Amino acid sequence: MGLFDIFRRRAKHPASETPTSETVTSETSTTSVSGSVSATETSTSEAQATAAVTSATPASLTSVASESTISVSAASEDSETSVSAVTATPSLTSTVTASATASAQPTSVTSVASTATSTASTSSVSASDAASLTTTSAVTVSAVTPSLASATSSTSTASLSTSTTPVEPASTSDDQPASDEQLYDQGLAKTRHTFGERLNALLANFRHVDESFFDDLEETLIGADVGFDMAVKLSDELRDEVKLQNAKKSADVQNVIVEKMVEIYDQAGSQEESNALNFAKEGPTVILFVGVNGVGKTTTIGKMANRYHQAGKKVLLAAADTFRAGATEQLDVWAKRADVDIVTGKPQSDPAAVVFDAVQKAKRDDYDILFVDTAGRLQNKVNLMNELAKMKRIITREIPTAPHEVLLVLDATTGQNALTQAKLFKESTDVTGIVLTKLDGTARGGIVLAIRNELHVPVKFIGLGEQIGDLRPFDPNEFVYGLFKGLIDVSALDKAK
Ligand SMILES: Nc1nc2c(ncn2[C@@H]2O[C@H](COP(=O)(O)OP(=O)(O)OP(=O)(O)O)[C@@H](O)[C@H]2O)c(=O)[nH]1
Repeated sequence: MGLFDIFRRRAKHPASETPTSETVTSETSTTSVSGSVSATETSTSEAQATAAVTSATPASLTSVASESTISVSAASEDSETSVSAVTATPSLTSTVTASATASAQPTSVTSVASTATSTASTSSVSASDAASLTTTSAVTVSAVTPSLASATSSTSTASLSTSTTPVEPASTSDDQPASDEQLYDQGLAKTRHTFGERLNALLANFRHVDESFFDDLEETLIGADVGFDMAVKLSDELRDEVKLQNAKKSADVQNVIVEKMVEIYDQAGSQEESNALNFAKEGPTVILFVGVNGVGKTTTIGKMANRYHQAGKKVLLAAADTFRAGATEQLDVWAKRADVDIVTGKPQSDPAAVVFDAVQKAKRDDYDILFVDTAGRLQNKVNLMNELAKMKRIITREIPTAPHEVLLVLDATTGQNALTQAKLFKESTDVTGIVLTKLDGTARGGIVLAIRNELHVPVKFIGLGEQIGDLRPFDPNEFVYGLFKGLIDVSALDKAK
């Protein structure tokens, strides 16, 4: 199924339609909460549970955390690390379960595996499209021309209008738990809005398609962080298309611009690529998080820990950033929030020793997943990379198939810098996937297109907020839809076929 099908499908299912599979889906959701979610698939009932935690105020989370009992055991003398088991109060657990069960909705079941999403996505239209209709009007480059060949001057006039409707708020955590679609929708609003505005401005400046139109288009695309290569490729392909269809007016090409972007995006991902996490066939799965300071590694680990803990996995964290003051404490807070165990070391101690102890504990105590937080000092690249290599060596020595993933965390708000960082890390370590954080706080979501087009490393998760539930497996269809909906005219798409 092509990416455009998601546009067509959503267009065919108006907001008022109620899915028929309500009862069945709800039951599935509830069952999943009780712990039957498989390693590579995540039902959104889990996400609902996650979001239920999120909806607790920070104050209540903190108070629960402070009520938690921390039992320290097995201090390892030679490595100066200590292991603490964190047990959250039963009240948090029971609240989560109750909320998750109560709020399980037909709209919420989504599988990480993209092939399995179609039914759930279809059924989720009704709940979230009511909200998304507003979004659409906020960013729509109004009245897209039906096709290249049949544009009229009235449609081109309409397409020059620029909307000034404010972008909807990015945070969802205080409201009802958000479905994947809602979270994507809200998280990408800034990018969509900015991109829509830029496209409008471009179309307003040029009534005719000529060379300077293409120059400006390239600049617009680069400004939207889709990456230089992609911008050039896109305008080249568009030039050909425009010649082919003998299009003269700039407004005629709007749909084609978006169509081409989606096509190029699709092609770039056509290699063997999986967004799902690689799990160990047996024994603990070890996932190493790398990335420079402040990109959101610790927060992401906290969110992931919560996600998999909610899915019934036994999760352990390793605080291997022993250098930055406060890093261990920060991860410890997330461990308490997510109700998982953590292995920590003394400040300035050898991070590899923490990793060693954590792997030992993961094996000995039958943990399903070990998430390893690492330091991110970019200014000291050689040392950092040596340190990462040492950690990896230790992990592989203890578990030959590990680490099962090396996830590079990138901050989407840094735009092209994120791409540069990704290239650096990719050169020095085997990055297996990317977590792109802070997409909610940026208009630079186009960076996903650049990463895909230039690095060919799959984006596996995206961060769409600061709360514990604001992490989602990356779904290219949801992403592209969230980015371009309102900018593409579905009826024109069908006519063009
Ligand atoms: N809006 C938003 N903020 C985020 C997201 N992920 C992380 N943050 C924020 O980014 C800031 C830095 O996050 P950290 O998790 O401390 O980053 P880090 O990479 O662990 O940083 P170091 O420990 O210094 O290496 C925090 O204020 C987080 O709340 C996200 O998806 N959206």
